[in-house]
Amino acid sequence: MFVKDIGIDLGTSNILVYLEGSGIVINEPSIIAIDTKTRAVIAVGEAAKLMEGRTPSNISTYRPLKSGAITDLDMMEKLISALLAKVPMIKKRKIKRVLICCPTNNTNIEFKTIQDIGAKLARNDVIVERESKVAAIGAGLDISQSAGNMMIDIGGGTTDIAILSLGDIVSSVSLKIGGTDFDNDVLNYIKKKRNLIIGQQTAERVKIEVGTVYLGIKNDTIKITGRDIVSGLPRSTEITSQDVYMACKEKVGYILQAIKSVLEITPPELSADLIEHGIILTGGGAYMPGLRELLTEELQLPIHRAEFPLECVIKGTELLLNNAYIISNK
Ligand SMILES: Nc1ncnc2c1ncn2[C@@H]1O[C@H](COP(=O)(O)OP(=O)(O)OP(=O)(O)O)[C@@H](O)[C@H]1O
Repeated sequence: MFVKDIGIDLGTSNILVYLEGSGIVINEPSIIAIDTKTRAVIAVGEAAKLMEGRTPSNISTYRPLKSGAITDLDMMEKLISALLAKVPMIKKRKIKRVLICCPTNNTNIEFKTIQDIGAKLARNDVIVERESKVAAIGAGLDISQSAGNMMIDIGGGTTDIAILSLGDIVSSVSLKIGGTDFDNDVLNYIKKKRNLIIGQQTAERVKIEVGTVYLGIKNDTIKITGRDIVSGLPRSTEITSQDVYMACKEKVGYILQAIKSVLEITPPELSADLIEHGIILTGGGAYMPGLRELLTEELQLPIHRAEFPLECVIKGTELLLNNAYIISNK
């Protein structure tokens, strides 16, 4: 009988699945395309992302997670089922344990929703663990020691900031701000300053290709095409790194404030450890050019980026399930 453990990183932007003995078996965007009449699933993940913003009236695309929380449970369950079906080795109810990660300050209702999703997949245990702890483990931090470690996970819909020691979170904050908010800010900035409407995916491409959160670190330009607000016709324009900096400045400021607020409530002994250990950045937002420079300047602490920021959470589920750390909330 097939009985294995799986880990799921249920991210606002990407869903990753770890299968015991096989490693990462799914790494796809958290998007589903549905037939609007029959409600049948047309595409999920990468294939659904290609359809986003380009669908005829009989197809709709959904992102069932917003700011780290499940906003459409039916679509979420359909998306998970369809993604897991891509791995023939994973058979529902033949999974022994499932470990699912949630944002650090999830409400009880959000926590329970995730637990219910897990209960439909696994025969035995469903473990729901906080993302910042799992990401820290996946980034290679030894959080079991009596020493302070700080991690910042900037995902698609949330930013989780936490100080960890002796195997758990000592102080933390989870902001409902992530990469998708930066995309929206870029989109709105271009609409306002250039009278041009662009799609969500173009905005993300602009952010990734020319974006910076620290002036002077990057001076690139990208040509994009959208719809002119006035004429309604297609039009192209050039967007610079400075434009993206201006668009994202306010949200970056909120993240910075939140980091400082966590540092302010950290016990002094652990604060002292941070001078030696520094802060580790995980999540896709860790790739934002200038982030390390900005945080170094503002916090006067060493800032490190994890080797594979987008895979820290899923790697952490593997380490937790393999008993590298005690699982706390069975
Ligand atoms: N090179 C890059 N530069 C800037 N941002 C990037 C880069 N690569 C990915 N991102 C952003 O990272 C975000 C996705 O990160 P990640 O997969 O860690 O989030 P998630 O786990 O799905 O979300 P959450 O944890 O908030 O639920 C997206 O907003 C994406 O645009």
